Amino acid sequence: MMRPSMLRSVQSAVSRTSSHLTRRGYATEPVPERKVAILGAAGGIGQPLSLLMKLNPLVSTLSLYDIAGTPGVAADVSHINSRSEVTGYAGEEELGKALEGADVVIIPAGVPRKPGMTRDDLFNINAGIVKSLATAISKYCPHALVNMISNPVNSTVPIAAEVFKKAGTYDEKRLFGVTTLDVVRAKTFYAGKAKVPVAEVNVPVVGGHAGVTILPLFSQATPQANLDDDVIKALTTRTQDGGTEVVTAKAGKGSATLSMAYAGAIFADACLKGLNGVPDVIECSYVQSNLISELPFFASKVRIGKNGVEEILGLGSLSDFEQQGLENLKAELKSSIEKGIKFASQ
Ligand SMILES: NC(=O)C1=CN([C@@H]2O[C@H](COP(=O)(O)OP(=O)(O)OC[C@H]3O[C@@H](n4cnc5c(N)ncnc54)[C@H](O)[C@@H]3O)[C@@H](O)[C@H]2O)C=CC1
Ligand SMILES: O=C([O-])CC(=O)C(=O)O
Repeated sequence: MMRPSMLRSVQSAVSRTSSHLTRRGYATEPVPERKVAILGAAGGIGQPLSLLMKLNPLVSTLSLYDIAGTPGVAADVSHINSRSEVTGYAGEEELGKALEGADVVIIPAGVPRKPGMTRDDLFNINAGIVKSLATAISKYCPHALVNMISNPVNSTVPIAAEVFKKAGTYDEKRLFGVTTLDVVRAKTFYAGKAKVPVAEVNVPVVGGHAGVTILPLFSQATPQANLDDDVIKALTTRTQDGGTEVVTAKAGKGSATLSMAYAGAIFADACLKGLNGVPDVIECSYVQSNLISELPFFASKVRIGKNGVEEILGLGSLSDFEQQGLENLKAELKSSIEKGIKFASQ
């Protein structure tokens, strides 16, 4: 059995993982009731993400939805002696109940890649899944903060935006593409090369979430290190190909699930903190943005507050290499955005 002291240390490990997280909002202040729904909760990401959200003391109700298998996951996770009440919902007829009253909805529903596929190859299946889930969100919890994990994120976020617009519920501040795994990878890879403690590392990652559209800004990484240009180039490529590295290593058994669950838990925790009024909650996310005029959606640092995105932070100064990377990503990102909008408008 997990002793209370051990549970506390797992919880504090979750809370320590992001630099803005402090002890505020945990023990010393009244913690508001918050319902978090996970759609795709029985999947490879969904299960460990359900576990991590069960460990998050900011959650009072944890709603686990999937087309099948969620009663078992919910029964299992519900035995953990942490704050939230857990309920599993299976099948479309239970989706409304799963979503009603949700403050944050996390979506890791849909198929993952196999070796040789791009994220865009998932579009044909996942676009329809995201469209139907977004339709239900607009009906049952239109004010929730939506954390989109399902790939291709560059297109699924625009799809959800279009669905919400059609339903008359769109609030651009409440829709987030989860790109936290790119930041997690960039931090890990940078710490290894720069020989600095990984817990102290910060690296913004901007653009989108596929191949060259993932643009880590190592020139802004802290703690600073004087890495050679070829090392920066290799770090950039490894971050851009991080998903493929895992897909290849899993050899047909899916893509990143455990590191993604960790990243998804960090991002959802940031949303809960923002909703609860914790100041200076800043994460990178793919959101509706006017930073780059021809790209209506773009990932950058955003400040998250009581209404969702409170501020989109500027890109800061880019190295020549990063400036070139920014130019190189525009065409692909633009076409992925347009593909999503076109699909949802039909
Ligand atoms: N944003 C990111 O950084 C990352 C995104 N992903 C993406 O996350 C998605 C999920 O990946 P995995 O968990 O590995 O896949 P998985 O196949 O293990 O799990 C997906 C789950 O979604 C469920 N599902 C399918 N249709 C559904 C529907 N209509 N409603 C609710 N649930 C439904 C399935 O039953 C399954 O349990 C994939 O699209 C993958 O590409 C994966 C890693 C990182
Ligand atoms: O690569 C994939 O297909 C899954 C993903 O988005 C990632 O791991 O970054």
